[in-house]
Amino acid sequence: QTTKKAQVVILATGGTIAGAGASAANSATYQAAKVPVDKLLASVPELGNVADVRGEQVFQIASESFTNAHLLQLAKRVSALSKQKDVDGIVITHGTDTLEETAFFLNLTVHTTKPIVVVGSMRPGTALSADGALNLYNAVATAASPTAAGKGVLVTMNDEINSGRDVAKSVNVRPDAFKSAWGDLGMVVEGQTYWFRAPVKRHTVNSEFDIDQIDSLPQVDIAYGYGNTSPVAYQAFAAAGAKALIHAGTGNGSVSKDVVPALRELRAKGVHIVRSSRVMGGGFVLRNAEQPDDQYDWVVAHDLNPQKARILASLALTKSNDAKVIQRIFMEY
Ligand SMILES: NC(=O)C[C@H](N)C(=O)O
Repeated sequence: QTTKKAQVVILATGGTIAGAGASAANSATYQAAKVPVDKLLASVPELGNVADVRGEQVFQIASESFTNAHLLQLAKRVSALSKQKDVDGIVITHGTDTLEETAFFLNLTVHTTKPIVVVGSMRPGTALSADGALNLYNAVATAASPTAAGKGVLVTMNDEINSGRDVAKSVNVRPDAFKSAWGDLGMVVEGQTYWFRAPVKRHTVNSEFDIDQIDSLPQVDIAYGYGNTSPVAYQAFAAAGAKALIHAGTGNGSVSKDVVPALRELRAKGVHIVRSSRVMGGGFVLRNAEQPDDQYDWVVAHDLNPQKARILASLALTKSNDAKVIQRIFMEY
């Protein structure tokens, strides 16, 4: 009796997982996005033990240079592949700097229950103790596993399986860089998945956002809260056309008294204000705590970090310009 291996497509976008350094001692100084997808796959022949894999080079960039256009193009490709009968799972290799934004975007916009796994590495393949090969192997094993179906977009790094919604790059340089405030979903060890939780927020097939219907994203920008802050960045972003501003606020998304009047003025002109928190490891911003959101018609990002709040605000604006609807979306996804 032969059991057919899962068919997994690897979409390569660049990043350190495709990086190369001058010597094996260069774990932190190297060039990202150098190695093409065919070479990447050939360097891990063990992939063939867990799936039939084929690769596609979508981009070859460092992830800090991702734009909304890249997000749209990648998500449309993932969506098209997910509809193919000869595709059981999809892996996206990605730089780690904005990996959490892309994973969240795919989680919100691709309507499939097939496993989608985003993966990167913290060290280039040329470095001593490079983490990319094992991360890729684990990603393919997870994408090939029926146990990963219906759990939303996943991120496998450092043997851990995290939800693309929750996970954030929380340290740099070290391979244990990716953490979720609400915990890992599971582990992937020697090609075997082990699950401990499942996401409860709306995603993929239960999302009101569908990448097949979205061709552009409204401009949303992020301004940072800090001591001695001023309204300059918020006003400049709005003048340049931002439809919503994410306030990466101190603590509970608090806003300096020197900034509040400018944000109220911008809201009166139609720009949405979304309060998030700059704290590491899990913000939790509540409506009307610190600022009277009901009175000002502002939105809170709840537990989403500023960069994830940008992604969701942008998608929300494709549906509605009503702050109450945008707030409903922030509580559901
Ligand atoms: N570790 C990495 O992948 C970092 C790199 N700058 C990137 O995001 O493309």
